[in-house]
Amino acid sequence: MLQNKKAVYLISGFLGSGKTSLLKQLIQLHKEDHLTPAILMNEIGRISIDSNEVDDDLPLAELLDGCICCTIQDKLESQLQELLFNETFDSILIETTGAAHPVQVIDAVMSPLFASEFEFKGIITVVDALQWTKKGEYSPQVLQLMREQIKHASLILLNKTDLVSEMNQGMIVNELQSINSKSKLILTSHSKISKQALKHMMPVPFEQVTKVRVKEELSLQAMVHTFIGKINRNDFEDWIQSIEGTVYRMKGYVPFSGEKYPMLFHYSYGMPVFFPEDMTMPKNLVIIGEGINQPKILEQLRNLEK
Ligand SMILES: Nc1nc2c(ncn2[C@@H]2O[C@H](COP(=O)(O)OP(=O)(O)OP(=O)(O)O)[C@@H](O)[C@H]2O)c(=O)[nH]1
Repeated sequence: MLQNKKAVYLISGFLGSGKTSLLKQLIQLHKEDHLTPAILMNEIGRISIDSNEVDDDLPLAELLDGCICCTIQDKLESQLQELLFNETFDSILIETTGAAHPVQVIDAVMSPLFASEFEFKGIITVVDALQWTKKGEYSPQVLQLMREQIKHASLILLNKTDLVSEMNQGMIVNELQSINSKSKLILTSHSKISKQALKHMMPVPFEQVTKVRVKEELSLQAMVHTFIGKINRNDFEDWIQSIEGTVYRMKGYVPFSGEKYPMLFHYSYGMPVFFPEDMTMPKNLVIIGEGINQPKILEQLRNLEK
């Protein structure tokens, strides 16, 4: 079950920064290694993508009419599931619209339905160097989104370096590193990266404890727990209240005593919600948060199963 996990790369970055250019590069790098990537594109208002950009022979799913965010997370989940059922591929390259918040996309990718199928490699954020020099013209909301995209990256591409002076490049690098000092940062033109650059994105095991980024001190964490035994619902609800740190999101299927099938469980903004299921679902619970003690949470959940 552990082998043949599909690597998932998420391409983020503001509108026009060079994400599609990067997607093409990544496809090329995969092909050189005789690997088949599946492509998941999410475009606002684009009916279909140029066939030159993604070859016809690659598995492709498109999410049109909106951005990958809370409103269409379910759709993204079903697209991923469809790809898994119907296509043969080695990895998934997800290009989000420039208006997507990366955490919400991770949230959809970290579905308990396929937690054991994927290895989330991380977010590659493309920053348009010229755009960055003019960032004073953007609204605070757009600036905030750009900062979020940079903050959560495992790899940052400072792209379009051909359009700004070396002095400006140096200044931008400093600014980006002050937002995210842990990520590897490379300067690119037309999003050209090497295989080597990808290797700096540390693989993230997805079956037990998953971190969206690698080091302990990095803020955003995601983990998966797989239930073996049944648990008491009151105990579980008490446990939710007791979790240390900030939990942004939990979702999964929880096997409660007295219930025939695991219940669908969603938690966001402090609100737990349960939905009965009428069939057996994978008993995975995904937790995404900041400053959470993952080994402790796993131990607590395991104890609840006794
Ligand atoms: N001069 C220059 N142009 C670039 C570079 N990278 C991309 N471009 C151009 O910038 C435009 C946008 O590039 P894309 O790769 O489509 O960017 P994107 O982020 O996918 O764009 P959206 O899908 O609209 O968000 C295209 O016309 C590219 O040819 C670069 O490094 N230098």
